[in-house]
Amino acid sequence: MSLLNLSGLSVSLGGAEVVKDLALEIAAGEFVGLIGPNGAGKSTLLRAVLGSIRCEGEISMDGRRAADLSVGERARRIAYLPQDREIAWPVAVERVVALGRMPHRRPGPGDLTVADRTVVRQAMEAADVAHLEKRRATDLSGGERARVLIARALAQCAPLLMADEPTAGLDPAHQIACMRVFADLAANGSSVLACLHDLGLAARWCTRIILMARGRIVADGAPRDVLTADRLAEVYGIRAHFGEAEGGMVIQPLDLVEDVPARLR
Ligand SMILES: Nc1ncnc2c1ncn2[C@@H]1O[C@H](COP(=O)(O)OP(=O)(O)OP(=O)(O)O)[C@@H](O)[C@H]1O
Repeated sequence: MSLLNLSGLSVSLGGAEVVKDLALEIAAGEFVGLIGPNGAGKSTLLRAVLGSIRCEGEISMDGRRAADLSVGERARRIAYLPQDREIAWPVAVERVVALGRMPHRRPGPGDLTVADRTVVRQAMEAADVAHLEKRRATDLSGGERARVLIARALAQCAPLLMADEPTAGLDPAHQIACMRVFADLAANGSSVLACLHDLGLAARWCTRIILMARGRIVADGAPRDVLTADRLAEVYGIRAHFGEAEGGMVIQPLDLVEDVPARLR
């Protein structure tokens, strides 16, 4: 069963088509890294799926047309971690994370159920923010805030998590921990679609890589098949070191290629 199915998806912003006739299917159990240069259209694609910007084409979630789903039904199917890490309200971390339970709760006032509290605690532990639970979210460092928002997205317990640059601003240990949490979600039957700029993390942890450039998908497949020297030169204008370690692929960008494509200069 596919959790997300897109066909003929196009988005125009400011008079330019920034996502162009895109087709994509994500099945349960996939950890998909969405990569591509700045401005390729990755965030726009996620926001179109969320319904926060207008688009053309068909979007279905869990076999249902997105247009037929209420906001709550969408939020129970897809959790979203935005690229913007601002937290507007000076409230305790545990309250921010508990917002992830909103799509599962009945309207009106009322305390979290015991089950909700358990999920919130597990999400805080997974994102390593349980020790910050009483701190005001607005007082945290950038990386700590990022982890609080990861916890909020995890607490939503949606079958598909879309995360926009989830590892940005995290230290190396928390970057790896984040990728490990997402890989575990996928191993347990959920799916993750994460925009990533760190090719090394993407190569090592994702089960599938989708490479976007100029609003289109230019490659889609296993990391080893997508992340080739020729593609990195063509799409990013870089050369990289490729290696193997601990049974996985290693990619370290080294330098710009000598003939940097004109659009990158
Ligand atoms: N509101 C807007 N009005 C006009 N153009 C926009 C708007 N929002 C985004 N764009 C343009 O759409 C294109 C795609 O942007 P998008 O944010 O999807 O790229 P991205 O692949 O996520 O990039 P990054 O890696 O830098 O986050 C960019 O050229 C951007 O300038």
